Amino acid sequence: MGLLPLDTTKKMDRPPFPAHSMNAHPQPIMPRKSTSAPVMRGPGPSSYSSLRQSHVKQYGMGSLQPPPPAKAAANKMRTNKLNTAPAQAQVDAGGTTYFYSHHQPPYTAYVQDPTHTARSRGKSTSQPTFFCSEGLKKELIQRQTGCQAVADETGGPSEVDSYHSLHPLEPVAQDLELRRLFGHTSTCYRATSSKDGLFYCLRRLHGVRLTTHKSVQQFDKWRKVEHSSLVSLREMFTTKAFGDNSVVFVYDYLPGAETLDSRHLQGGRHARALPESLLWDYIVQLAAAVRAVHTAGLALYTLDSTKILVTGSGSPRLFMNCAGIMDILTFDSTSTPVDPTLQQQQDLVGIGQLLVGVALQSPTATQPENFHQSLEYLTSHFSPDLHHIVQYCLRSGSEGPPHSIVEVLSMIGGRVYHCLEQAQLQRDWLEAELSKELENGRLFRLLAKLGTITERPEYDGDPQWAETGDRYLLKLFRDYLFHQVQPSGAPWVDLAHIVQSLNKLDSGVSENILLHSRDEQSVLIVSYSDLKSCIDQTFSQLTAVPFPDSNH
Ligand SMILES: Nc1ncnc2c1ncn2[C@@H]1O[C@H](COP(=O)(O)OP(=O)(O)OP(=O)(O)O)[C@@H](O)[C@H]1O
Repeated sequence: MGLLPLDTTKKMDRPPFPAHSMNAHPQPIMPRKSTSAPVMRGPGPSSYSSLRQSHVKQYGMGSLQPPPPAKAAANKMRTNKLNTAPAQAQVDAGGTTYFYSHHQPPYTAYVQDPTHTARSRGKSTSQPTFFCSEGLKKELIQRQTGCQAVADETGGPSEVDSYHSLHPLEPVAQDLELRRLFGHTSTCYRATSSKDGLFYCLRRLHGVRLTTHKSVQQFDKWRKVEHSSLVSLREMFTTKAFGDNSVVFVYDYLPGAETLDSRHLQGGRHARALPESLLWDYIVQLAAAVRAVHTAGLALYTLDSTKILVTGSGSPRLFMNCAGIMDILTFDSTSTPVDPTLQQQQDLVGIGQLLVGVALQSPTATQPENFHQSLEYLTSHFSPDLHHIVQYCLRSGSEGPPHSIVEVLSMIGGRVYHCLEQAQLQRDWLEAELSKELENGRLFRLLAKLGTITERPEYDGDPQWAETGDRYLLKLFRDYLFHQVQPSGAPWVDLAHIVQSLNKLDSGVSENILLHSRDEQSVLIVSYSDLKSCIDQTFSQLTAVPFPDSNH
């Protein structure tokens, strides 16, 4: 037959041929078997609509049997679309006819990355693809699997207060003495709320009893503090569900979060100091969260690398964890409340020490015997600005008037704008990546519809349903999509062809393609617009069937 499906050469320059397409060197799509000249044969096993005949006539490629009486309105619509078909060029080469459109039709919703986004990611990553980046995908999948993980052994009840499906976030067998928080043993669980179905992190403090109402007042203050770099405290309750008197603090659950300690200080794998740009990213987030807490007249107490969570790798996000616990416990057990200004000075000292440890990526850097040497290292390997901030924080509470986080923020100065710019670029990039997956979702729905129609064993008692009428056409289209072969008979697999064809189908463009049965007894020229009508109508037919009434 030797006739090529229309518009099959690589004209889809938006996006160009995908880097990870299955076929790196695209060749023209061939029919399943090549024959000498374009011919059109009879209708084969199905009866086709008159529309398809009108297409054949239009292209002067033979005639079909008279069609069955068909939907006049649909025919009209389709014929109109044919009239507006883009101009086509036709080239014969070695017995094969190639058709080209002169214009790039607006059928594809794919757009390139915005220029500023593509350029800011550098040349190596600027190759356009149909799908979002592998790194991002991996990160998101890791977070999802973290949410789906189910523990064999929970080490506790399956339900506590209004939370169920408890899953421990640390090994159950771990020595409880290693899990000390403010002098109490603590255990973390991911749990699902029965009220809203969302995941939360339950932090249980073993063997603690709250004795006065003062703690509730303090909890109310903490509940109101919201910041993008703070893990929000949502609820607090006492329970005997664990077999003792425990207090449970309920925080937002951050999928895939790890502690700053495990990322930068543990494992002995960090031989070198942290890149300064990353350290500034951390400082800006840290200082902003501390400012929100101090402005509310509270103090964090928890500026420790094990109580700060990190998510993401490209532009890591930092979250202050366990906020409020110490404050609430202290308020409950002392008669005279602690002055928050004093504690806020301690928070600043905590920031100074934290920065030294994280900058050197060493758990021993802040030990008293190493601290002087660590500071010297910081001075010689990092900028004076950074050194200045660390010194300012470390001297808090020890000299002159109280130091303040607002002063730290003013020292950070222009670096805040740099971080803001990075965050905006990251946001633009994520939007560009998301828009690719948006397209994939659209195509997935189309494929799902196609899959429910083709090869259906029977419909309404008719075993031939999938093999006749519009369904037969869709079956041929399915072969056109997925089962192309080279002249040698070898599979011709090209993701670009599949994506391009599906996009045209989804938009119902007036462009024509040639479909034929596997035995080549049926050959049809049909437009994507026709195919779209076929798939829409057939799918509506399938979904219109009512579910059986469960009462009967
Ligand atoms: N809100 C949260 N969302 C998601 N994961 C969390 C949350 N809070 C803690 N985790 C995870 O739970 C685990 C235990 O947290 P925890 O604060 O006890 O850290 P830790 O390193 O075990 O500290 P410590 O040494 O004091 O016990 C960590 O892996 C942490 O990433």
